[in-house]
Amino acid sequence: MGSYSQWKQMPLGGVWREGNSDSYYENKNPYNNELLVRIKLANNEDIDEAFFVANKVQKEWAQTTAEERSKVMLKAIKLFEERREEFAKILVEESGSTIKKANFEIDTALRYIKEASEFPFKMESETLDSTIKGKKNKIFRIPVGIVSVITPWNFPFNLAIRSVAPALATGNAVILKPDNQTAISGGSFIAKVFEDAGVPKGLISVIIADLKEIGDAVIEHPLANVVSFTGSSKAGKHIASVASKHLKKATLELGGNNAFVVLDDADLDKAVSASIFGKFMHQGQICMSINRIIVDRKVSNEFISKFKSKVEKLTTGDPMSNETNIGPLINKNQINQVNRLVQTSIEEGATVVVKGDVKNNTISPWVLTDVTSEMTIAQEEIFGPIAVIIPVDGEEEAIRVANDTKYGLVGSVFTEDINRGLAFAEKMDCGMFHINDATVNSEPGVPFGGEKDSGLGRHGGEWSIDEFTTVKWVSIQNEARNYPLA
Ligand SMILES: NC(=O)c1ccc[n+]([C@@H]2O[C@H](COP(=O)([O-])OP(=O)(O)OC[C@H]3O[C@@H](n4cnc5c(N)ncnc54)[C@H](O)[C@@H]3O)[C@@H](O)[C@H]2O)c1
Ligand SMILES: O=C[C@H](O)CS(=O)(=O)O
Repeated sequence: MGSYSQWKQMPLGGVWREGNSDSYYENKNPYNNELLVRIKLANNEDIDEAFFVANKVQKEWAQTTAEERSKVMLKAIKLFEERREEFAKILVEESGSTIKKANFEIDTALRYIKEASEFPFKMESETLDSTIKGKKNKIFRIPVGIVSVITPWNFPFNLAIRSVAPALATGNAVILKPDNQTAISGGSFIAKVFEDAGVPKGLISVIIADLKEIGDAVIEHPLANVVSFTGSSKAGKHIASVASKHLKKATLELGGNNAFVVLDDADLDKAVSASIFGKFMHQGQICMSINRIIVDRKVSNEFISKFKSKVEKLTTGDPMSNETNIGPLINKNQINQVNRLVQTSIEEGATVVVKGDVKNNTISPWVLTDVTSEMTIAQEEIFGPIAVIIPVDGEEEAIRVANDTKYGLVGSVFTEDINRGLAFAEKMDCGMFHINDATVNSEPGVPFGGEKDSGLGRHGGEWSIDEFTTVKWVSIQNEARNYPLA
């Protein structure tokens, strides 16, 4: 267990300690099944304590100056950089990230913290004229209070940071509930760095717990003001219904069934490179991963042949090795789920171009073609290294097939004609769209989020400030008023 033993404890209400549950979670390396740490879980008593302390500490934190909060963000970046190697290793060992993906994720997340360091200065108040003589209306932008942040295991660091950093920077407290499989890289490590950077104790608590034991406590707690959820559409719908029942705002970043479209005038070499990255980065376990490659039949044979030869060069194995492109899936269930999808596709008529192979928790890439939009694999989120190619006849069919899904997260198109790409983008039912790039794109300053079953709300830039703050109208009456009843 070695250096992992410190992570038996989590920050709960300002104190690093074990949880009060009688249950434990065995956090294991998904590549070799080695036990990293056995964590005594938190229960509802711990959650109450975390909210109670957060409520007190947040009030003081909200009074700090913009400069103080900004400095904490910048210091956190410095500390994460100083501990990058240690942290990247945890991401590899805990989540099965390849070392390349771990560093990619750290770079992405640090950009979000940098962006958040500017938010304290952007919480603008304004003065508005009134219809009443002698009155001035002031509108103050203020923190919501306590934000419950619930995150998945696939990009545990970035997906926590994307909510934690803006929430803290705008003056809130955070109750962070990571997935247990990434309790350290998505939870405790983050809290430790922010505390070391100057966040007061108790402003962030981390809840590592069994959902069967805590139920919906993190969502429905009376002191929770906003729930920021990233995860599956199924859980998101439940969380939205619980939050709305308790009149809490929920922001939801959910699943995707993302189309990568190759038109007949595309630069095929560029399209192949982008699709290899967008399909296989992190074994295809990204909400923005390419789920369907839709190719115009005029160029599909050439595309498939170039794609196949690149796929065959991808290496699968130990995620710690710099040479590895494809590491393990997060757990055996995912392996079984992905295998089931592949077998069903073959039964439904897909043709195998590259045959994958399972070894423990790793699965080497599969490439399937002759897939149609009606097949199960074209309708479900795959979350594995399975490339699905759907040949189509022309642009109209490409648009129809690309939109033939309940999801609406992201899409992309390859074409040498930018106007054609823009027209395609307009017709796509999704929150994000990229021309001549992969579907996997995440950066600060722009609105990240989906439509349809892919979510509600946006992260990034002014949209993050909106999610984690609210406005208060304060009026000042400077002259005696003529009240109707006086
Ligand atoms: N749109 C995005 O930005 C985005 C990003 C990453 C992942 N995702 C999606 O997430 C899914 C993969 O992640 P997953 O399988 O871990 O998702 P999941 O929905 O099963 O779990 C996500 C997190 O929610 C927690 N959770 C679920 N119900 C809860 C409740 N009632 N109270 C408190 N916590 C609760 C889980 O414990 C976990 O921490 C995929 O569908 C993927 O597309 C979306
Ligand atoms: O899984 C989806 C994530 O949004 C990926 S990223 O962290 O935004 O790169």
